[in-house]
Amino acid sequence: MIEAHALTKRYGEKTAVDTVSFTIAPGSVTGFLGPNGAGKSTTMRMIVGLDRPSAGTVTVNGRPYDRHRSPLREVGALLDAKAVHPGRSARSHLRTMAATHSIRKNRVDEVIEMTGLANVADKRVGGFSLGMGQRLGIAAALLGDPRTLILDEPVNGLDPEGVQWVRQLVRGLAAEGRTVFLSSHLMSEMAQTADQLLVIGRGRIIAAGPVQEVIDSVSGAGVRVRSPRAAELQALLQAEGIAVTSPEAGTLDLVGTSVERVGDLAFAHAIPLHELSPRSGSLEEAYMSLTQDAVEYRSEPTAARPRTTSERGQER
Ligand SMILES: Nc1ncnc2c1ncn2[C@@H]1O[C@H](COP(=O)(O)OP(=O)(O)OP(=O)(O)O)[C@@H](O)[C@H]1O
Repeated sequence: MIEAHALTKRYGEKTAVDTVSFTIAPGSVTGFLGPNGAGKSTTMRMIVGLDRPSAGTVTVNGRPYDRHRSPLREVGALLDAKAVHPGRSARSHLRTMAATHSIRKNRVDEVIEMTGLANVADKRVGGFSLGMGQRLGIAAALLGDPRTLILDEPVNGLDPEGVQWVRQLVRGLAAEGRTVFLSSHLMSEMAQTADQLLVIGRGRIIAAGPVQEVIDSVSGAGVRVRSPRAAELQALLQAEGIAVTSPEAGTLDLVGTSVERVGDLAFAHAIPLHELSPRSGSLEEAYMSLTQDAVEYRSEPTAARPRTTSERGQER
């Protein structure tokens, strides 16, 4: 369990994290989303005592991180996978960590196995690929068999198999009743991995809750309908005040209505339907909409063809 109350971090004039309050519950995976510079890493660093809050508090399993007698057993964190001496082997790095935290030696072999590092455990960390470094960071986070895990971009640099492995790992850890808090910029991955979301923009929480609720709160429950008389149906729906977009000829996407209402309306006017289905927006669509005013580092639009609603819908 992680609990933040009015947590704030200022760097000079800049308020990186601005009076945020949240609870990250055990037994589920909570995804931490936000544009570059939104305050995710700063929040995570404050949770594990690497940054001191300018105001407010944050506790892990009921206490500030540094008040735990054995913090590695309470919280495992992956914050900067590169923060390992390059001349060391993975095994010696983990053994040193274990020794300084009174963790039994054979736990090192367990986490090496768990993270798929057995073949490279005795090689210099300096020669590790980004993905191997990430695995070592995750191994270190798991070393104390902690009740709470904080993982900043754990899938960064991993190949598709590695991404899937992280997903299964964190889902398994949450199923054991642990608290898992992770950030990622990969929306499709987050949609598959997280149960709960915390979305931050310019240092403030802009959405929190179960993944589907966050998506529905933005996009509203939608309906997709296909008809050979789509234009006629579109006019009828719009006359009823229903928002309609047409991703392609013959297909309509509706917001703020139900399949029952659309079906009844079509029936009343004897309009044939070839499809009538509920449609949920994607996490990516919801995220873009939620954070559109909170992006600090915006890229110039490219000349690429904009994706259609149906292409975006397939991503979730
Ligand atoms: N040590 C520091 N000194 C000054 N400003 C900082 C420091 N650390 C972070 N910041 C600023 O605080 C803000 C939040 O940064 P943070 O790294 O927490 O964002 P983030 O959400 O993790 O971003 P990203 O997705 O790019 O990793 C940014 O504007 C950043 O420039």
